[in-house]
Amino acid sequence: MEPILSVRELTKTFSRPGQGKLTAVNGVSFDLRPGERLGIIGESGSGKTTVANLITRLLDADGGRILLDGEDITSVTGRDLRRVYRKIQMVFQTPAESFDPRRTLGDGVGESLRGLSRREARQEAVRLMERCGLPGEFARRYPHEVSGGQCQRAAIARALAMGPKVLICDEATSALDVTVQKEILDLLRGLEGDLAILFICHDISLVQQFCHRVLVMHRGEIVEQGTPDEVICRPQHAYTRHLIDSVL
Ligand SMILES: Nc1ncnc2c1ncn2[C@@H]1O[C@H](COP(=O)(O)OP(=O)(O)OP(=O)(O)O)[C@@H](O)[C@H]1O
Repeated sequence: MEPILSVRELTKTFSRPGQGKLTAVNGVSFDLRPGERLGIIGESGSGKTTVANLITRLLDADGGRILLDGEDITSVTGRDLRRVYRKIQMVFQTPAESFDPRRTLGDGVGESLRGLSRREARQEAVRLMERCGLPGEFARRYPHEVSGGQCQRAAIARALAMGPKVLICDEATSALDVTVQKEILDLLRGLEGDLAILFICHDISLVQQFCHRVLVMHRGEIVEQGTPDEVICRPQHAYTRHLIDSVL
């Protein structure tokens, strides 16, 4: 199957006042296939979030290429970028911050739906929220009136509103307690269709349970990749062994 997302030799260097330059992402290449759940692990500062921000064009790459569904999106901006966001969506660690506190969750979930009347958008938001395991009446609640896990479900519903092909979850379960983490992973696992998920997570056991394949990042580079069994149970690279030993 053709990859839905291909990243080739991606590079990003930051200039830090008084500290010189830092190459946060250095020659990163990987493919993500439809329906695949690909994990990225690595210690804090290894470059995981920078990779996500480059793919979603929140940051400009210094080098390399990003192909989404066959289209080179490495430098897209403006209207083209809005089109890209129909195919690629992100879910973050703290969902409450990404909702407007003065608007209901239903309004937040429905805000990106185009070509629908207000009533239709509200009905669609309710449908999406129910699909993500929330009672429809939650559409009338405000972000501060729901738990962290419920807010994350609403954030996933909002991401799904665009009918994306790729979902990037950056520490999307990290702020949740263990039971709720499992529920959110079950929700993501149960999403029908060919949605591909890039799952950035510092919790190696969650990655092992959830992902089909894992990339290990160290100082901006991918040092190892394979199935969770290969990478987590039989790590080849000394850094991966160190990373896994440090959490077990
Ligand atoms: N805008 C920026 N300006 C300067 N340096 C940055 C910037 N964004 C990230 N960095 C640096 O780039 C490196 C990689 O950061 P990044 O957030 O990608 O790591 P990470 O693996 O996601 O870490 P964490 O797990 O803590 O989120 C870090 O050293 C970070 O300090």
